[in-house]
Amino acid sequence: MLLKLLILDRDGVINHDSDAYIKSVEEWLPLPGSIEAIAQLSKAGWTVAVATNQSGIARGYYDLAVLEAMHEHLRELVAEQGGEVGLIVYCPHGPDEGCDCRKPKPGMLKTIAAHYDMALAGVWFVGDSLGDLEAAKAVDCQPVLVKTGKGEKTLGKTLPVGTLIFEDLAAIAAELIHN
Ligand SMILES: O=P(O)(O)OC[C@@H](O)[C@H]1O[C@@H](OP(=O)(O)O)[C@@H](O)[C@@H](O)[C@@H]1O
Ligand SMILES: [Mg+2]
Ligand SMILES: [Zn+2]
Repeated sequence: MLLKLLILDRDGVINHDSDAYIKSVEEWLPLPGSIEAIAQLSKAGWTVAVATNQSGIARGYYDLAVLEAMHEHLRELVAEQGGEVGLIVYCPHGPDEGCDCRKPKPGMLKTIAAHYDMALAGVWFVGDSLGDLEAAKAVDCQPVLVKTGKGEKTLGKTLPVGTLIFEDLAAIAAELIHN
């Protein structure tokens, strides 16, 4: 069954990011319009999944219970708007652990595709960092850059060929729902 699947990076796409990491539910603040965008997409029949690097776990800045609380909070906010969030996959490892899931490796995207029994070709993966776009490219997803979070900085780098660029998640929702 062909699912309308959209995969999102978390920090800098759904919520504000920080160079000091997002270390608590209190620090986890939605970007303007992002919760509404996810709810509108969900209500329009899209399955919205999340693939997020969380090396702050390996670095000891916060633990899995806090990370899960952030994601429960996200789910509650979207549910209040009548939508729902699909599978959230995270990489808890540090950059030097050689795992298969840390972006720019595509392991989390593959996990999401397997969960939904979907091919990844052409599925939009929305991120703010170059590693997000490279992960997308590695599995033939459509790389999509938003200018929120680290997006403006990423714009100055060499992007994968064919990368789509949007202001923010709200603009992406408008594009996908109305076209
Ligand atoms: O954007 P997503 O994937 O949802 O999450 C990014 C976060 O895990 C953190 O990733 C870190 O990169 P390092 O993991 O230290 O290289 C830094 O960029 C932090 O500013 C950022 O909050
Ligand atoms: Mg990010
Ligand atoms: Zn990992």
